[in-house]
This record gives sequence, structure tokens and C-alpha cells, in this order.
Amino acid sequence: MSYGSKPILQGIDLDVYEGQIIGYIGPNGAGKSTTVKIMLGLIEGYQGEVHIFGRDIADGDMEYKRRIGYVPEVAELYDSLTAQEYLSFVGELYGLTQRKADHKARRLMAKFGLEEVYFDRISSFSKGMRQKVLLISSLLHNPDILFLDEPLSGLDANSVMIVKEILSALAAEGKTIFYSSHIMDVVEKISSRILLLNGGQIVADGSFEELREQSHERSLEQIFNDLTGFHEYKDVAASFVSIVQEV
Ligand SMILES: Nc1ncnc2c1ncn2[C@@H]1O[C@H](COP(=O)(O)OP(=O)(O)OP(=O)(O)O)[C@@H](O)[C@H]1O
Repeated sequence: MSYGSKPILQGIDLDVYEGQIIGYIGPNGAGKSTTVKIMLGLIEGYQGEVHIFGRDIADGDMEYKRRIGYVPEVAELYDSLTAQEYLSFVGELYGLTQRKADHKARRLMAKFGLEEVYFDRISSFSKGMRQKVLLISSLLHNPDILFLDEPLSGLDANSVMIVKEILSALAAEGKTIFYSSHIMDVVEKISSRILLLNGGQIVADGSFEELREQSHERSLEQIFNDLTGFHEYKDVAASFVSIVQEV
């Protein structure tokens, strides 16, 4: 995949299975979102083939999208809508009846402690409340594959625990979860498989234990630093601060 003449992804060849939580990590600009957008059918013009549920996504049949849920890193929520209106609307887009979507959304909101704001406009919601609405909207139609981009963004510690537990339970039910994040200790804990993208290529692929054995580092953060060749963080920070101090 290239943007103009700039190559972004090169020679990515992966098989992903049911029930896997894939921690998809890599430096800023490595191409994680680009990969996800290709799989969501949002970007065309890539070379190669992407098969989802056994079918080439380029064959024109969009049915596969009904079985996918997506939490983007930055989302346009319709601020002028109430949570009820927004979630019913999204549910209907995914093929649920308005009544079914509303009934499900209301109970899911209640599980996140948001039953009292269900009829409030999203414009009045805090960052974490919006994130919970996004998570619910990605799950209303009970998708088989979930693409999550920084899904814990803005969530408090209790909500983080609930969402991590929900993801484990969904994976145990056979759902496949693509989890893209820069929070290494969470990726380390929840992923059954970790993919590290660097320079447009997958440079590590395995469970945390496998990556740890291969690299002899103790944490995923250290493995990340090691494999992306970044050891000079102290020098970078010191020179950054010295520029800040110039007046
Ligand atoms: N629409 C676009 N047009 C041109 N270049 C783009 C476009 N979208 C992304 N890129 C470039 O593609 C590269 C990969 O971007 P991408 O958003 O996939 O990275 P990422 O791994 O998700 O990064 P981050 O961790 O910062 O979210 C970057 O160099 C970016 O500038």
C-alpha cells in the first residue's frame, strides 16, 4: 500500500483466527490505521488480497461489514443527537430494528452507569462517556470481528477493568479482536498474539511470552524499544528540554 509515491505497507502476509485478541502495535505513522482501514473497505488501491470470513473483500459484496465492529481513534459522534438517537441510528445501519437497537443500547448504557444520560445530547458528554457510547455502538450488532483503535482512551480505571473483561469474554466466545494501542502494558496483558509493525513490515508476531523469549527483554515496552531501534529517548528528551529553555 502506498500513498502517492510513499510506500506505507510492504509484504504484509497474515492469517488471523477466531478467538484471537491481536495486539497491533507500532510507532506513530507505521501504518496501523491504514491496515485497519483497508480491512474495513475504507481504502482502495492497495496491492494484494484481503480475505475476511473466507471472501476477498474486493469482490463487491459488502455483507461482511455487517459482521464487523469498529471503534476509531477519533470519531465524529453526532453531537446534536441524544445517545438514544445515535445508538438506535447506528443499530439500524447494522440491520437491527429501531426497537431492538434501542432496547439493547439502553441496557448496555446502564451497564456502563450511563442510564440517566441515555436521553441527553452527546454534546454534553465527557470524553470517557463518549468513548463508552462508541464502544457500545461497535458492539450493538454482535459483530464477529472487532477493530479497536485506542479503545480505552479517556476511560477511568474501573471502566478499563470492565472493558478488558468484556474483550476477554468476547474472545472466549470466538470473536476476533484487532486491538491497536500505544499503551503497552495493556496490550501485553490482553493480547493472545502481538503484531509489531515497523517500516511497513511485521517485525514481530507471537504471544507476549514468545516475543519475550526471542528478545530477552522483560516488558512489551522494552521489546518495542528494542525492535524499533529506539534507545536514545533520554538524549531526545534532554535536547527537547534544552530547546524549550531557549528564550
Ligand atoms: N490520507 C492519507 N494521505 C497521505 N498519507 C497518509 C494518509 N493517511 C495516512 N498517511 C500516511 O501513512 C502513514 C501511516 O499512517 P497511519 O495513520 O496508518 O499510521 P499509524 O500506525 O496508525 O499511526 P499512529 O500510531 O500515529 O496512529 C503515515 O506516514 C501517514 O502520514
